[in-house]
Amino acid sequence: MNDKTTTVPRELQSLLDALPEPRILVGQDYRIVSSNAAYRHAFGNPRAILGRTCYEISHHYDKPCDQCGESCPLQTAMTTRQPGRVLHLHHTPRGEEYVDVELIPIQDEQGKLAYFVETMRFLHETGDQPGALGMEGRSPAFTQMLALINRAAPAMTPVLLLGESGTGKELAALALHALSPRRNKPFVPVDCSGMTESLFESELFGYEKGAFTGATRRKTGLVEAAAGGTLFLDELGDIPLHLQVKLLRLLESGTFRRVGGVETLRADFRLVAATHRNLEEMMDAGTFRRDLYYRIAAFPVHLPALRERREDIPLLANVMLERLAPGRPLHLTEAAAEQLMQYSYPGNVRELRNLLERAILLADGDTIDGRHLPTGPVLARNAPTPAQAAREEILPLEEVERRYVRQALQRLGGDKRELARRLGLSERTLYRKLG
Ligand SMILES: Nc1ncnc2c1ncn2[C@@H]1O[C@H](COP(=O)(O)OP(=O)(O)OP(=O)(O)O)[C@@H](O)[C@H]1O
Repeated sequence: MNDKTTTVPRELQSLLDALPEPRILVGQDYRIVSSNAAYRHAFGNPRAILGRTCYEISHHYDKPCDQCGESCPLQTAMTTRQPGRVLHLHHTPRGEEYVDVELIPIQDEQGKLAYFVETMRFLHETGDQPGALGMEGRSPAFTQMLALINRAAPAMTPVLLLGESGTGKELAALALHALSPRRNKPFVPVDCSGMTESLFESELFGYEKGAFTGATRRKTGLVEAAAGGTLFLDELGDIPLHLQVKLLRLLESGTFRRVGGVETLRADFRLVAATHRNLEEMMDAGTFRRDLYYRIAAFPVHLPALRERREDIPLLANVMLERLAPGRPLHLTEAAAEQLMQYSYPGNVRELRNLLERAILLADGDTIDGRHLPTGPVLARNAPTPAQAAREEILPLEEVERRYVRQALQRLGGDKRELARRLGLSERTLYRKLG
C-alpha cells in the first residue's frame, strides 16, 4: 500500500521509501504529508497521521514545540536551511519513547523551502544489551545528558562521565555502548579503585604462563577481552599517579604486552571513563596527570544529581518499585511521593533505590505511604539548612545565598518561575544566583 497523498512528487516518495529508518515528510505548516515504507513497517497504517501536525502527533501539543518550551528542529531547519537534530520524548503507537529526530529541509526547483524530511531513530531499538537503556528520566537535565550520550555513541571519541556517586554513570556507559556500532562486542567494566601496581597490570594486560609464582596458565587481560568493544574505566580518579603513566602509555601507543610476555598486542577498544572526583582540582593539586586528562576528556558528559532533576523522582520511584518487587502491584500515596520529592539525596538514584527497598519490606499491603519512608531528621541530616551550614562553617555570604536559593528551589519542586516570583527577582537574576 502506498500512503502517498496527492502532492508529493513520485521521485521524492520513492527516495523516502528506499531509506532505512522511519521517515515522514512534513510541510512548512507542520502538517505531515507522507511517510515512508520503514515508517509503515514499524507503525502500520499511516492514514491516522496524514494531514495532522507533527507536534500534535508526537507531543499531543496544540502548538509547535518551540512554543511549548521544547526545541523544535523544524524551526531550526526552517531558519538556518540546515538540518536540525534533537532528542525528543515522543508519543508513538508503542507508547512514549526517546527519539533522535532529524529534520532536513528540501527545496523546490525555485530554491524555496518545500518540505522537511523527518528521520526518527528510536533509542531503544539500537541497544540489544538488556537494560542498557534502562535509564529513566524526562527532566530537561536528564534529556540533555541523554542527547549528549546519543551524539557521542557512534564515534570512537573517548567519553568522560562526570557526576556524583549513584547518578547512573555506569548505566550511561552501558547506554553509550549499546548505542554504538560496537554494541555486539563486549562491554568490559574495570573498577579502578584500590588497584595496586601488580593487580593493575595483570588485570588490564593479562599475563603469560609462568610470569610469576601462581601464574599456572596464560590469562587474558581486560584490554584484550574488550577487543572490538568498549572498555569502561570506572572511578578513574582513584588511579594512583604511578599507574596513570601506564594507562597513558596504553592510550598513546594503542598497544600493550601481557605481563611476562614479549609479544606487542594491539588494543582495540572504545574508551569510556567515569569519576565522581573533580579531576581539574586533582590536576591543580598534582594528583592527576594533565596529559592523561586530555587523552580521556575529549567529550565530557555531566550526569545531573537527583536533586537537579527532582521532577524525575516519582517516575523513577514507580519504575524502581516495579523492578524491585516484580509482580507486586505497589504504589506510592501522594503524600509519600511528595515526601520523596523533599529529600536531598546525597547518594542520588542509588539512595532512592535503597529507600524504596526498605519501604517495600516495611509495607504489608500494596501501598507505600509516609510511614514506610524515613522521617524528617534523616532529611535534615542529609541537607543542612543554610543557617546550620553557616553555623558549622564560616561561608562567604554569596555561598550562603546560593545554598538558600537552591534549597528554596528544591522545596518548590524545581519551579524557577515561581521561586523568582516569591523572591522578588527576575528569572535571569535567579539563574545567576543559582550559579
Ligand atoms: N536514570 C536512571 N534510571 C533508572 N535507574 C537508575 C538511573 N540512574 C541510576 N540508576 C540506578 O541507580 C543505581 C546507581 O547507578 P550507577 O551504579 O550507574 O551509578 P554510578 O554513578 O556509576 O555510581 P558510583 O559513582 O557510585 O559508581 C543503580 O542501581 C542504577 O540502576
